[in-house]
Amino acid sequence: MRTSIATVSLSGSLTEKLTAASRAGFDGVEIFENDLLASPLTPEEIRARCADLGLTIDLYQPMRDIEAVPADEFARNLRRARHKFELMRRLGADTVLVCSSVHPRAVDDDALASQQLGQLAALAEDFGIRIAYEALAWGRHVNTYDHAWRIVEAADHPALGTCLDSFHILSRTADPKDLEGIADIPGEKIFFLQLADAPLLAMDVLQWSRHYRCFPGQGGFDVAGLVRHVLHTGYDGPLSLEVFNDVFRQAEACPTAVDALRSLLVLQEEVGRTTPPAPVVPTGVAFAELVTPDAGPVSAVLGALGFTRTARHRSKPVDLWQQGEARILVNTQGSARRDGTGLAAIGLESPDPTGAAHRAEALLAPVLPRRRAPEDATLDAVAAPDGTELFFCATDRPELPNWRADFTDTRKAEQGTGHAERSTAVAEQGTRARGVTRIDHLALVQPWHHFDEATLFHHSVLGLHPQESVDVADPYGLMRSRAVTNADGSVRIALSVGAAPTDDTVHAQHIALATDDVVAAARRFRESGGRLLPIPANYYDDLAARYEFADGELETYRELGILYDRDAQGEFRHCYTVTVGRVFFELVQRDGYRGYGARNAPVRLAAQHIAQ
Ligand SMILES: O=C(O)c1ccc(O)c(O)c1
Ligand SMILES: [Mg+2]
Repeated sequence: MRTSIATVSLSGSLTEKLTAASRAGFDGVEIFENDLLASPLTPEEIRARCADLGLTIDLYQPMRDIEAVPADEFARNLRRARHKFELMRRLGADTVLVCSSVHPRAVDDDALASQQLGQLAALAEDFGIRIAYEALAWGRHVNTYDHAWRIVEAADHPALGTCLDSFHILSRTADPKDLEGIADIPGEKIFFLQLADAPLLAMDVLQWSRHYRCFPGQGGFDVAGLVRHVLHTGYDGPLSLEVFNDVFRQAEACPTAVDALRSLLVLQEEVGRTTPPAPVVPTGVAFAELVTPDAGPVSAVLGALGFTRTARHRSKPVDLWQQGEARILVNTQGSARRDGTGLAAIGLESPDPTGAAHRAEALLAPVLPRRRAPEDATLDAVAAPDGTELFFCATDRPELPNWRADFTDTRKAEQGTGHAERSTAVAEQGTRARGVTRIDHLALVQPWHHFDEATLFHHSVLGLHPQESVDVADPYGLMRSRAVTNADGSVRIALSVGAAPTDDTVHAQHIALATDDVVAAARRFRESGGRLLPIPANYYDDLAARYEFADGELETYRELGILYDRDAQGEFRHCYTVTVGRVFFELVQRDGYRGYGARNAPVRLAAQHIAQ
């Protein structure tokens, strides 16, 4: 289907918006009146620019407060409309959106509304223009799609149809049955379809619409369900995004436009109009890769955590540290993109790495060039919205390229053959002694303007399932956090974001390591010279009030800085290392517990500010 986007959804000047829409691959645009009024380009120049960019102008909008008004008012409205129709002729736009009136003089009279909209349509027809009448959710007398349609139907004019806007409809629809009335509208009378999602918020609908709309798949509405109803009518116009969003208004237009188009690609897949390569859900974490200018500090932490440096990349300055199933790469090649130690890449175990990359590419994920020596394994990788590189891995599967084969066992290289098994044995012995079994989750702090995009990306590109979004108080701002996981929890990525650009030495990425005995792991870490994040005594006084612990248990937690939480499924004990550069480690003991200790996060963040 044709794809379109309203200029109001993107930041910048009209020219920048058009360029971004075109680069992302949209077929057309809705020109929002304010963008045109503020543009130095003439309507003819805008028309030419769109043509050059390969964009059609699918809609001009909005015209407001037209219908159901006294005759003198309506005469003025027609005069105003004539001006706009002349403008649209110069622009080469043939459909205009008229939204239901919020005017104080508008009366609750459907017959009058029909008659006046019919007159407007007759005038529009002379200009070759069609009127698409939309019910604003806060319209004074007309605020539901079926009401708007009854008025259009009664007017019975060929140049008058309706515009369906998913926000206005779904923000007022408690019951999916309320959508069944869409089937009563002939497809050819639906002149336009605007799509937006939104988080489920209990607030004034106008404010909700003007500030919180987001792209389909980023909020809580069943946009695909609505689109199915609309397609069933035979509607064959564009799928057009109309998103008023405070963040997108500020973010760079080009990435937003790509995010927007991705949402429509996924939507079309959901409604069965396209079949991109199927998602290949990752089945585990092959590795996490840290990039650092100096391997010293991070190696010391890994060593104290019980990791063993088992192998080195044969052509790059990258070490593999291992403990149990947890593998961490330490790369000192340096990253020009950011300074300090940071989490730069994640290896995801994939049942079909090439299929996963094809899916990612079809959904507009930036496929990364393979920077590799000729003899290295070919690895498919894409960049997540925050720049984290995601590698699709097939560890130790003989029929597929194996990233592990690019690494030479360190001891083998140093001491000759025969020691490889011994070094693995050392790593395993470390596992038993220190207790890290695997990577439990990876926590990625998102740039403030990429959070909704990141959720949609991880869901649609990787097939990970988004969990509830939670708010976490930080002493200097509020963080929002949302985990995405696979079905069995073997891949968990916690995405979080601050309300504004944040200090990323505190809001750092982290690697959470699973252990069966966090007390033993924490103790040994400390005995090996590691530094745990100190947690204030008040926290433990509160724990004592909330839960009953066995004798001495709480004292142990207090001594080590272990935090505690509980959910319906089980208990959670966790603690944190101090931060190295922009990354820290967490030791987690998850006894059935499904969450991430969100309740403890404010205490942890405050402690990190103090430690910093
Ligand atoms: O918020 C508004 O006024 C507004 C204007 C035009 C639209 O198409 C819409 O959905 C909302
Ligand atoms: Mg609309």
